[in-house]
Amino acid sequence: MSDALPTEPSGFEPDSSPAPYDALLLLSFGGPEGMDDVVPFLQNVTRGRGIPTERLEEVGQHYYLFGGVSPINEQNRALLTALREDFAAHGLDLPVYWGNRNWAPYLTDTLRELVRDGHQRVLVLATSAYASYSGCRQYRENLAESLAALREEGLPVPRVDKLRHYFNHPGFIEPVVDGVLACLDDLPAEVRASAHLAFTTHSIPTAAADTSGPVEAHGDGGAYVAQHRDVAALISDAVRERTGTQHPWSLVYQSRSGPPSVPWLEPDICDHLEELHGKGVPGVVMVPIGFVSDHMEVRYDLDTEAMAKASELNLPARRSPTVGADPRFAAAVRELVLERAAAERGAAPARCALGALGASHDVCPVGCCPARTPKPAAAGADAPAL
Ligand SMILES: CC1=C(CCC(=O)O)c2cc3nc(cc4[nH]c(cc5[nH]c(cc1n2)c(C)c5CCC(=O)O)c(CCC(=O)O)c4C)C(CCC(=O)O)=C3C
Ligand SMILES: [Fe+2]
Repeated sequence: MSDALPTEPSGFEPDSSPAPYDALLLLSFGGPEGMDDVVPFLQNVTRGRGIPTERLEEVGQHYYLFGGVSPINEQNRALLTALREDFAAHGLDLPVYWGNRNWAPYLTDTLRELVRDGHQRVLVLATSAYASYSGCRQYRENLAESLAALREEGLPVPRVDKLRHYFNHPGFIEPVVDGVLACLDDLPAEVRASAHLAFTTHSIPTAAADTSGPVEAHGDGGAYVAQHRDVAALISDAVRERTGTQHPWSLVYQSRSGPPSVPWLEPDICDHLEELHGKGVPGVVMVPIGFVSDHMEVRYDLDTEAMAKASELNLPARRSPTVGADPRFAAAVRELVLERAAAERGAAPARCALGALGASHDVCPVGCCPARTPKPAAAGADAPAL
């Protein structure tokens, strides 16, 4: 290797250039960090959303069982570290910030810090991989609110873009495949080959699922269900390639809230376990593909509640890990950042995606995954000019 660095013609952007972006913002849900945080956190989450009090009290109990501490913040700290390490190791010079929608560090505070540090073009990584109001537009609405707050305060308002949905990126899929294989290995040998894979995600109202597409027609359940089906098929195919066994699979739902009169996606994981047991299925691996880390929905709704149901049924069950801070996921984020930066510079980057749906749009089109009550949303084709 020669000592001299190759000289680059002026205006040349190396493959590791994040330009025009000058910061990455990890945008997450947030969660309480102690007993006294639980009620105020739940108030933040449900402000104006009409969730029945009984459901809030029930969910509060889930948090109290864990000392009032959601695992999600620790998991985001680990992801921040993984991202910073990956970027540094690959010469990607892009500072990474972290802000939450519902708990400290709050999004507005982080955006203030970003502009005080002089950043103007911010790319956002949301800890939600799929389309839908709850998984995408709601994050964009919170961004719009926070940007409006900065403008009110007379602070400069950065331009904010959001990374595309990454559910079908290999860096999101492959770590999950490894986790499923480990769970299968861990099941009693006599049930392993016939074990069922139950892919789970957050239930949402069927009306929200049906309108979760952008413009393409996805049939009932919209893009939300189509994207999850794609991921479930990819994972079960990869498992078959590695084990030689085609495990039967299903896509099921968890963590439902809202009044019973409103239809939500079904079946619920616990009902599904009963059904599988009734059909003589000898073992189950629950695969929480709807989530990016093993936060409360995973630790309580699956590890506590669904596992209790499985043991009541005497049904051997395992729960596979989410991607969390896996280095392959951090590398995928780097690739997505570089891909989007290149696209913003007018290049036509390769867009890595597995499965039938292909890479999703960079910019949510007008009217994408609408809310029942329209609100301004940033980082989309219908973002208000700030
Ligand atoms: C699609 C989806 C994701 C996945 C995408 C993403 O990750 O964003 C997700 C994630 C999360 N949801 C979380 C917590 C909560 N979600 C609630 C309520 C709701 N979620 C919904 C949907 C989703 N939610 C919906 C349609 C509602 C009801 C109406 C509403 O409020 O819009 C409620 C209120 C009480 C209840 O109804 O359960 C809580 C406390 C936490 C934090 C966990 C922790 O602390 O570790 C996380 C990561
Ligand atoms: Fe939620």
